[in-house]
Amino acid sequence: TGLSRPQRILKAVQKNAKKGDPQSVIAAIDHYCRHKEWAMNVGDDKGLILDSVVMEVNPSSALELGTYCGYSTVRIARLLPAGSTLITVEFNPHCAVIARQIIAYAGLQDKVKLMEGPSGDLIPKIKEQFGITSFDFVFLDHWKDRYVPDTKLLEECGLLRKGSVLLADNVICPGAPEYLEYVRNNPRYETRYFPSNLEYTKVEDGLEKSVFLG
Ligand SMILES: O=C(NCCO)c1cc(-c2ccc(F)cc2)cc(O)c1O
Ligand SMILES: [Mg+2]
Repeated sequence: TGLSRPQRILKAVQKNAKKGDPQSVIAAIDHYCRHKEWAMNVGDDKGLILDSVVMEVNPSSALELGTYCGYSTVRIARLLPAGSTLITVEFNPHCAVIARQIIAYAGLQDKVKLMEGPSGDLIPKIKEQFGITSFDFVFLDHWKDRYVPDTKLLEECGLLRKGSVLLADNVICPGAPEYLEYVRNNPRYETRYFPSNLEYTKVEDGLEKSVFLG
């Protein structure tokens, strides 16, 4: 069966991007996934919204749930101030292997810590393992039925503080209806929807930005 889709994405990066140049890594993945084969990266349209929220928050500590091939990991890490850390959690070991190589190709390995395993198991270990008190920014992009339980877990573990910003991908497609219900009807969140489209398509999708009020 040859190479997997993540392996083909890595090959496209190695062929078309410049080592140490995150923007060229992003462009290479977007070009490949728009013209050769679709893949579930946040993509260029929603990526611009992600960039603007990351720049607004300017996080010292950031968490990503759902690394996949590392496309959004690179998008976020390239914008982080020196000395900041992005922790990214990936369940699928094969994706983790590819993501580590794409993150390193972009030259961002010093800003990124990739944790392999189920988010529900790893979130409670973050404080002790990395000495992080709370996250300024969280990007939710993993299994859509894990958005609510993991948000509750972040609250319970004291990993959110007054003003922490959560940004959730795919709230329309594939959809995260329980998550929208949770943050929109919860007095502890100030939430707003950013309309866009499913990566590399005309299908409607969007990002939900939610500020934890403490
Ligand atoms: O499952 C997803 N992520 C967690 C796995 O790591 C995911 C899926 C899709 C998607 C897939 C199939 C389709 F037909 C439409 C959308 C899109 C995304 O952006 C995603 O993040
Ligand atoms: Mg997504």
